[in-house]
Amino acid sequence: MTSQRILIYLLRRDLRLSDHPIFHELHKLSQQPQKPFTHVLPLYVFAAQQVEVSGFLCDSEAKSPFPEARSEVGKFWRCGPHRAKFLAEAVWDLKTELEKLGSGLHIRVGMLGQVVKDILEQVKQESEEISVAAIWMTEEEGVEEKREERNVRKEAEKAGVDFKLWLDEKYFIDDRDLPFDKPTDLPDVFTSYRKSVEPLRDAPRKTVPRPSSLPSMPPSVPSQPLPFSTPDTYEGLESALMKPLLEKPPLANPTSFPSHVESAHPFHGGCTAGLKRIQSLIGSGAMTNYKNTRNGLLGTDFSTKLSAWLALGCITARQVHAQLVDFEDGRDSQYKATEGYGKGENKGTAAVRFELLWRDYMRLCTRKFGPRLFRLEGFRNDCSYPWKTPGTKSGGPEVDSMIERFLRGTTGTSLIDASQRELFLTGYTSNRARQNVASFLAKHLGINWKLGAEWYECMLTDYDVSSNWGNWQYVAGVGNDPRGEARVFNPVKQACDYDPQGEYCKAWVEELRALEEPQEIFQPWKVSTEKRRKLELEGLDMVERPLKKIDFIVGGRGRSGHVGGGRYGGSSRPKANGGGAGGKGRGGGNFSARGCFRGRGRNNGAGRGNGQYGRQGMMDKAGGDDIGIETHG
Ligand SMILES: Cc1cc2nc3c(=O)[nH]c(=O)nc-3n(C[C@H](O)[C@H](O)[C@H](O)COP(=O)(O)OP(=O)(O)OC[C@H]3O[C@@H](n4cnc5c(N)ncnc54)[C@H](O)[C@@H]3O)c2cc1C
Repeated sequence: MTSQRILIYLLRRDLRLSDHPIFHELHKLSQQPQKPFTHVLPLYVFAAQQVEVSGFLCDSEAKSPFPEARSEVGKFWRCGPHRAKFLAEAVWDLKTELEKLGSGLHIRVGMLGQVVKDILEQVKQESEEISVAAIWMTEEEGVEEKREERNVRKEAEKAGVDFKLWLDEKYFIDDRDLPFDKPTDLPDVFTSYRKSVEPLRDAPRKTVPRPSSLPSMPPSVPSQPLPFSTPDTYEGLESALMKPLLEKPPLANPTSFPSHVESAHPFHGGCTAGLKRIQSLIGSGAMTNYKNTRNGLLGTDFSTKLSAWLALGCITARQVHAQLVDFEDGRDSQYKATEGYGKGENKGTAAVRFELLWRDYMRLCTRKFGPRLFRLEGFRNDCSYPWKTPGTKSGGPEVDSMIERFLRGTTGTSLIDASQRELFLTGYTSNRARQNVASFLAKHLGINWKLGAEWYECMLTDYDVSSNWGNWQYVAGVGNDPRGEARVFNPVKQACDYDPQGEYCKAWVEELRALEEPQEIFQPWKVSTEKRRKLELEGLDMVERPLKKIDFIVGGRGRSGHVGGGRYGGSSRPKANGGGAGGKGRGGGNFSARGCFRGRGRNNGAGRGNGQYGRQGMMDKAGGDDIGIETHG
């Protein structure tokens, strides 16, 4: 009989302590007289196919055994600087919280299956007194994620170690309460799904309590094998993740951070900050007002900004729900002074639940459609779109230039440019802006929507595989939008409706600040020659060579009240009208509003087309072999 029986708990996007079924169970087990495990090794792996790990190499001469973690079409980093930092913060926050409970967190880099294999071998070699008794992890959706699960299970089984895959409980409605048995029974229209689970306020399960103590880590933990080493300080971790992204920035010579504007997402990763954010949103009345403000564009509180914490599992949807219920039922006196306290569900809190259900739905679509999430023809299996794809016959220099300007935010459609710059500089842009950007790329420019999804994957702090790819499909017309091709956003009309004074556009596109007329702010190519000269706008691509002159007469009507996008004109199969030469760069690389990752971007070409590896091979998210493809009815 061995004296140490270790449980390895492999953390993924479940980086929290509260409302965590596994930590809850581990606490309960540790209270029993007969303990199945003597020690628990919480393990977090920076997965090499999704996060670039070459910054963890222990000497500068060493070469990473992994291809660069880049996307398939655009060759973008798969995890850009904003999310890398937020992730580092979340991992470190959890490590600190675990240490307070007598546990800890072991950090590694590599492919999950291989890391588990290494640890099993290292433990075996250490002493006969020590054995790994079980490996636990939480299940996720997504082709790569499923492959990881299979690989870990395989290694566990080979070593004769118990393997358990836990349900992912960070969603609004628990999988055990879904009103259908098979993933394929999920309705193809969100509204039908919603109706099948209403009333939403009654739908979530109760949260599970935060553990008050946890079993300790094994006395000796095997170290990360060469050629990598993992840092033992937060600063070391952040710098290892950032190193390759700084050396090859996602855009060469991007625009610099504009003056007098603040990030809408200045938040830190981790369950501590996430839980505080929920409380502050309820206490400030932002949740109560959410329905009226959610289409905003500027500021931290027009929407919840909970997405990044939810994506990494720093918080759960049912924690958000539970705190809302306490507020609505008047059970938490910290919210006593807040409008709506004790008055039941209000329009704002109901709307937050509605959005959280969208998130659930997107995940269930991934479960239903598997690899189709990443296919150009989408859930609808619609092959009719003549997408322009760089590096193919449908591409060419004109398409390359359009893409370059789309990424930089110099298209000449100001709502798009503002959003793209905001995204690049802060890692966030609002839902309203995202819808317009996706529609612009896919429907106005006719460019392969996957390129946009990949860019979002790189740049978003809140990137989530299902929410991102599902929403891109939806807006591109190949996903679960019943209106499909008919839904085209007119970004000029949308700017009039949601940014009537042009404040958002002017905040992020500094060049426009001297303009006053909405018509000119939203369509700078309409500025007269004389004014261009006077305001030094001459030579700017966005003014002189708009990628697309979108029809809309700005009548200064302000918001029309027509919410939700729709047929605002514009063709769904537009011809691009050509891109000019490279934008008038304003220089300076600067990825964050929070003072991190500043400095001039070096033009050493990490942009589109420069990466050597795509999602093919080890990164084949879209490989059809993994999950049975169901027929989309
Ligand atoms: C093209 C495109 C790409 C997107 N990519 C992502 C992504 O990678 N990750 C992500 O979390 N969301 C994504 N969304 C959905 C949505 O834009 C963000 O969830 C939202 O803007 C995040 O800000 P918030 O937390 O303030 O949202 P709120 O408006 O406060 O909404 C509350 C929560 O509901 C969920 N939610 C809201 N809208 C959606 C939606 N349409 N789909 C799924 N969940 C939703 C989010 O978890 C969000 O935090 C995308 C939307 C589009 C149109």
